[in-house]
Amino acid sequence: METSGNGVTCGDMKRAEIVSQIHQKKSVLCVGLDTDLTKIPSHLLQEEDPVFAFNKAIIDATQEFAVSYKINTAFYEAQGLKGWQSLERTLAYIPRNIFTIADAKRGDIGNTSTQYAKTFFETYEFDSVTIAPYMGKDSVAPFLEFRDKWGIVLGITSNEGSLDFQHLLVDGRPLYEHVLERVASWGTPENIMFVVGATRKEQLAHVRSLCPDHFFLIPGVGAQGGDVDTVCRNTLNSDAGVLINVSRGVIYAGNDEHFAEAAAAAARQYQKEMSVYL
Ligand SMILES: O=C(O)c1cc(=O)[nH]c(=O)n1[C@@H]1O[C@H](COP(=O)(O)O)[C@@H](O)[C@H]1O
Repeated sequence: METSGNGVTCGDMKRAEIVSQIHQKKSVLCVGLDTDLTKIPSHLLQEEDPVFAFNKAIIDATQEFAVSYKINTAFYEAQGLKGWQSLERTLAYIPRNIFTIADAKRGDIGNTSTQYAKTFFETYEFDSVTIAPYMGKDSVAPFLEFRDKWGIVLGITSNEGSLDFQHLLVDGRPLYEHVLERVASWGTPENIMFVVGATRKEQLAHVRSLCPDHFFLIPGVGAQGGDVDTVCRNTLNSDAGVLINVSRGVIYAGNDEHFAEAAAAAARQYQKEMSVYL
C-alpha cells in the first residue's frame, strides 16, 4: 500500500472525529473523486497511473477545505484491474483524519452483503460505504456489524428517477419515509447515515425533522443544480450533521495544467459558503 498524504493509511472513524474535523475546517465539504479518463487534463494521460496522478493532485489541493472524500467505485471498476489499483492508491493517499466513502451502492442477500462489507471495510479500509436498501434489513445489517464503520443508506436520491418509487404513497406516506424510519431502527446515528439529494429542496427540512440526529450525505450541489445555502438552512443540526458532496463542480473546475489550482479555488469557495453556517 502507498502511504497517505500524512504518512499513514486510512482507518475507522467515530462520529466525534467527523464533527471535530468539521469544526476545525469550518467545512462540511465532501469532494467526490468521480475520476473519468475522458475528462482529466490530457497531459496526465502520459503518467503510468493517470487516475491516481489526477486524484493525488486534487487531494493535495483540496484537503485543507474537505472533511471527506467520496470515491465513486463505478469510475474505477470501469477500468478493470487498473481501476481497482488506482482506487487502492487513492484511498491510501487520503489523510487518515479525513472521512472516506466508498460510493458503491451495494446491498444483496445477507451472505453476499457480508462479502461486500469485507471488500470495502477490510480489503479496502474505507470508513463507509453507500447502500441501496431495497432488499431490506438482512441486506443492510452485515454492513452495520463493523465497529466504527458506517453504512450510508439511500433515502431520497437527487436524480429525476427518484420520483419513480421513492415518493409513492405506501399506507398514506411516501415510501422514502418508511425507508428512513425502518432503516434508522436497524442501527444508530453512530453507524448509519442517509443519502439525501440536494435537488430535493422541498423535502430537505422534512427529512431533517424525521431524522433529527443522523448525518446526511448530500450530493447534487453544483452540476445537478443544488446549492449550499438551501442545504445548510434546511438540514444542519447541532453537530452540523451533513456532508455535502461536490464531484464535477470541484474536480473539473479546470482542465489544463492548472487544474489543481482551479479545484482548490472551487473547494475554497464552497467552504466559504458553508463556513457562514458552522
Ligand atoms: O450516493 C451518492 O453519492 C449519490 C446519490 C444521489 O442521490 N445522487 C448522486 O448524485 N450521488 C452521487 O454523487 C455524485 C454527484 O456528482 P456531481 O453531480 O458531479 O457533483 C456522484 O458520484 C453520484 O453518483
